[in-house]
Amino acid sequence: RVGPQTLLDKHEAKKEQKGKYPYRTGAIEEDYEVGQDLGAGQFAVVKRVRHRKTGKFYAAKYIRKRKVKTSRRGVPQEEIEKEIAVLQDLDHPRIVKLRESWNTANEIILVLELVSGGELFDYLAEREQLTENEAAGIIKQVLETISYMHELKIAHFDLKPENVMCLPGNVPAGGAPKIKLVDFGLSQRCDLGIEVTAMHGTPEFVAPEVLAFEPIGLEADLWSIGVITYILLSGCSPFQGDDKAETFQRIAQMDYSFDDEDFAGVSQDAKDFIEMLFTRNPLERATAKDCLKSSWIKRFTPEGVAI
Ligand SMILES: COc1cc(-c2ccc3ncc(-c4cccc([C@@H](O)NCCN(C)C)c4)n3n2)ccc1O
Repeated sequence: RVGPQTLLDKHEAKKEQKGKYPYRTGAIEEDYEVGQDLGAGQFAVVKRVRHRKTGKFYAAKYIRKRKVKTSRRGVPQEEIEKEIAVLQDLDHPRIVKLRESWNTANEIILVLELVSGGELFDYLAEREQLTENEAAGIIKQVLETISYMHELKIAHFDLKPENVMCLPGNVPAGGAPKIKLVDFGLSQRCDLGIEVTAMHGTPEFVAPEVLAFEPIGLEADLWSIGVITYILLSGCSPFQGDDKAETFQRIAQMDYSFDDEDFAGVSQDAKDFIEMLFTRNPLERATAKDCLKSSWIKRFTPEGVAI
């Protein structure tokens, strides 16, 4: 094809050059001092580690390998390598960089760029809810990152406040912290024609097409961004029920509202933005690029709003 190389063309060209991913072997302790646990999931724990030669700190994600196909413990190696492949392919300031991976007897260890400002989940917990400018500043960064990923036809598929990490440092009053996305364990390429149906994700944040076992694509990320925006502005989760079944039912029925008390003082622009994302038909749902042009996002001022 003649003409300027698109981001996708460059991405495809880079992929051609890449061989099989080279693991480090031996004991990670040879190269790194292993420090405190930063967080843990079902089959993984993230620890802070310090590179002995340079003194630099990193986040090491220890993922337990599934040894036997029929076992329910651990993660199959090919699934872990999907996350490695996605992390290798992505190059963006708001996405954590993969430095290297180690293959040991029981685990695969991803050594990743450390993000030490904590999860957005905790940032929000300390503030109950955010001003519209703070929320728009965060969502704008998520949209810019997802817009980049979607140009490469890669979906995150597990967007939630726990997977948005904040960088340390002062935040201008009324502004927003700088963020980076983490946890690409469910990420998938979504080229046209590839049916991605079975998916897990986190109940509160999954799109209705996931629950209906319809083919899912990049649009599912935009639904999740709608849920995150609703939570940042109100402190409440739009579809959360007493249990998973009730949550799923509320999503399938699009059963949500803008409660007057929870949304007191929240602009119509903000509600219109959320409604653009809570669109049942994925093909009619706003894309990341549509959202970046919305008046609610364009209103954001980095230096915060004069109080
Ligand atoms: C947990 O999975 C990943 C974490 C990371 C990552 C990268 C840099 C980094 N700096 C700090 C942290 C960090 C700090 C506290 C908790 C966690 C993590 O356990 N919780 C976030 C995701 N969670 C919902 C599993 C991660 N991380 N986590 C990257 C890819 C992953 O698949």
